[in-house]
Amino acid sequence: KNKRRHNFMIHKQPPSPPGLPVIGNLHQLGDRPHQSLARLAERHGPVMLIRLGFEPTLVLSSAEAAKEALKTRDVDYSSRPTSFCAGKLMYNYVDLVFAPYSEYWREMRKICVVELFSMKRVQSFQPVRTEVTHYLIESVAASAAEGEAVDLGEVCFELTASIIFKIAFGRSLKGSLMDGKGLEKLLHETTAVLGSFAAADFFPYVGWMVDKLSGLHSRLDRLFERFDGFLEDVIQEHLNSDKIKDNQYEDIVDVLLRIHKEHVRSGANWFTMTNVKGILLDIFLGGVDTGAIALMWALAELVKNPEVMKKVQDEIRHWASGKDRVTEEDIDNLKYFKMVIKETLRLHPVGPLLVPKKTTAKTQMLGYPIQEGVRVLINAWAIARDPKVWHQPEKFIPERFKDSLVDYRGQHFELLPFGGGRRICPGMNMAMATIELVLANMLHRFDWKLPDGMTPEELDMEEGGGFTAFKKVPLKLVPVDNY
Ligand code: HEM
Repeated sequence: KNKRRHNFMIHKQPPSPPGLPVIGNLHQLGDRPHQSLARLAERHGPVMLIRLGFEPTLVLSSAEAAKEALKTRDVDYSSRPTSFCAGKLMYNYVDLVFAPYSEYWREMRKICVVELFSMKRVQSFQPVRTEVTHYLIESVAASAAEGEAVDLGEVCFELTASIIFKIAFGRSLKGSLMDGKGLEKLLHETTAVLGSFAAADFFPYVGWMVDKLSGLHSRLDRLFERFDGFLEDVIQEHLNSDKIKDNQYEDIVDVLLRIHKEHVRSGANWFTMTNVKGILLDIFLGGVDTGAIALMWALAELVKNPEVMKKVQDEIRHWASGKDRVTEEDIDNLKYFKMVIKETLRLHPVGPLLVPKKTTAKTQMLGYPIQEGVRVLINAWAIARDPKVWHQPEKFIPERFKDSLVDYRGQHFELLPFGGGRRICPGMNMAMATIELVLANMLHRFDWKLPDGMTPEELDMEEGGGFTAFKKVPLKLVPVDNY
């Protein structure tokens, strides 16, 4: 009997919410697809097969389903769907984020993991993180002296952008070709384009025409030219520079150019300047906004939950008492602070649907048969709020991680802010080093008040939509200097 039931499951399709002719379920996504898909999953279950235009798409919304995709059958779920926008911006998928699963991706990933994102490399950038954080603290202190509110979106963006510029391009953000507001607008436009649903991806033949008419092609051309021009300039500057650098670390362009040279010398010619640019663009697009968004959510949740704010500030001020700054060494002692960050990433995974995946072979998902070449979305946002796994999932309670082994490093499938499996975010350690140092210092030095008599209950926590779930209403707070 059991065998018959098993066979029945093997041949049955996953549940599919009814859609419309041609567009399928596209119209049901709305402007925050992770939330709409979570609602659909409540009705249709943790494994759904939807249709986005002509593209069958598997949506996974439980830890058990995520585990099957990211661990049990990891290889089968490791490719990326083609994306018209990513193909155009990423030099036809020669980067790491959007490269299809292949020998090529494996080689690129090895270079990135060993050379760019290793613990040793992350540590070599410590002076940059420290210097930029000091600068930020002083600029917030100036606002505190005036009693002014600061726009934390702007502050956090400038901070993460300054760090990435220094470590990746060896340049200061200020006075660079791309500066301040212009850069913020450019990066937001690009993530919006990458997160949008280009018609060409979902409607064969006519889609291309629709995108052309809608102006998407010219928008992409414009974005491509700006990024490519910038990267060309940075690379040329590094190639022409014969000055002995005053900084002790190799920046990421230095490392990539060195690898390129080694490849050419050994006769391997696949690692070209275009690959160098592809990786740099991944770091540019993946490394700036993500950290800033996470920092902003952490501060917003802390202001909304004053008792948590007090507890975490007491901890930081206890361990760093008598010091004017929190150092990276101090952070190891901050147990509750680390729980606060985990809880922030649980409620606010920056990429709520991770990066779309694609099946590489005919496979299965919790007993359902799945075709090769199916697009796969893992709803990390919904999984991290699943009431079957999390007690009072909508509440910000860092204590839930006390005596718990659950963390965000891809081994616990109920908490996946950095994804998991072989395509897990390789920039995780780099990102965490920045987030921890900056947040600890902001909480150590300042108390944070809401402006104009606003109460914590009135703080708007709505999310914006697209590739990243950012805080829609900018967070403005008044810093009070505790120095
Ligand atoms: C809070 C900060 C960050 C978050 C939440 C985040 C999240 C993610 C997620 C969810 C993925 C997709 C994983 C999957 O498909 O399973 C990813 C991939 C990636 N991330 Fe991050 N990321 C962050 C910061 C960074 C930084 C700082 C860098 C680089 C300096 C970076 C570089 C990348 C790259 C290159 C990939 C593609 C990996 C591949 O496809 O092989 N990320 N990230």
